Amino acid sequence: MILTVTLNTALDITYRVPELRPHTTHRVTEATERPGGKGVNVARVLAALGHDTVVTGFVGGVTGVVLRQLLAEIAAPGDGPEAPRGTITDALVPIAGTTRRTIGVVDAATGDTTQLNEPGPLVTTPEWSTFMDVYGRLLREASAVALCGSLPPGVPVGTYAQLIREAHTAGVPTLLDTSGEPLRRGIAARPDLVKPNAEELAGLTGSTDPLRAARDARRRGARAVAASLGPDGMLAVTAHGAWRATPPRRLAGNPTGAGDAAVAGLLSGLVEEAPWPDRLARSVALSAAAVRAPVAGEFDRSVYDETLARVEVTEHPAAA
Ligand SMILES: O=P(O)(O)OC[C@@]1(O)O[C@H](CO)[C@@H](O)[C@@H]1O
Repeated sequence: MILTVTLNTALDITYRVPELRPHTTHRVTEATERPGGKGVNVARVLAALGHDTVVTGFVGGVTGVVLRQLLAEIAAPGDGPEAPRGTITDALVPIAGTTRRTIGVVDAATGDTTQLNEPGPLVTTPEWSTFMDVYGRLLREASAVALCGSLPPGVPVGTYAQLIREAHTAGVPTLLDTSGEPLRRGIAARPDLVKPNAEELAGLTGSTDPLRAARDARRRGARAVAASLGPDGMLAVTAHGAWRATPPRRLAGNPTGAGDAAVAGLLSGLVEEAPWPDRLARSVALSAAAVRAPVAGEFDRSVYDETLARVEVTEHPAAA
């Protein structure tokens, strides 16, 4: 199975409004609730692709109950075209605090999304110890682990580095998708792959040139870097070469969750030991297909198939 870790899970609420205008009252025309946090979205996309997944991290309070119920509904085998083909197993660790909500407000006039993410619950030392026991046990069954999203209060910034080291000891490849100081510290622990976006990469390295920044991130410890460049696709720099994948066209829609779909594509390629150009093509196509889906964690399968057939992958001439 593929393990996804979401230490700061979230109940994702998406509101659609006719037009978002600060300092005014809005009538919401559509509201959705989904189990969220980046690793939860990654697991949902992986399961849709046919991979068995296990979701861990922390969950608590009323929002936590709702999150788990919604996750169980999604994970339950159905027979419709949207039913997951792989399993999603809930191995979340209960805590006394309350799972956060994240609010995405979609402006129907422009299609733009404004995101409001709560900080998340405080995690106590005994809760952290319980998590580490669960994590160690799950690693024994995992073919890869994805470490995703922000850290909740009380969890030290060096935590991802610790989780990467544990995974190395267990012989499990790691993918890190976070930002800021947790990303910087995590990279120093030599994850197999990091998936920053261009902004996160620039924040880490000080360079706005993605190729230069990705190479810098490898020098800092990441074994491979796959940088998402939004509608322009993805750039990967590995020990074996550098590639750029470009989608056939820019798609308008909700970008929330597109990065998570990209992570799912990279992970599926990793466990299948697919060549890098295939991994990137898959990742870019899933990302585009997620933009066309209304909520994070879902993707439009016909956009995926159509984009996958037409993604252009070119090898970068210079050595990695
Ligand atoms: O606050 P974080 O952990 O960085 O991101 C959380 C989040 O915004 O990311 C996902 C989309 O990528 C949403 O499901 C989720 O709520």
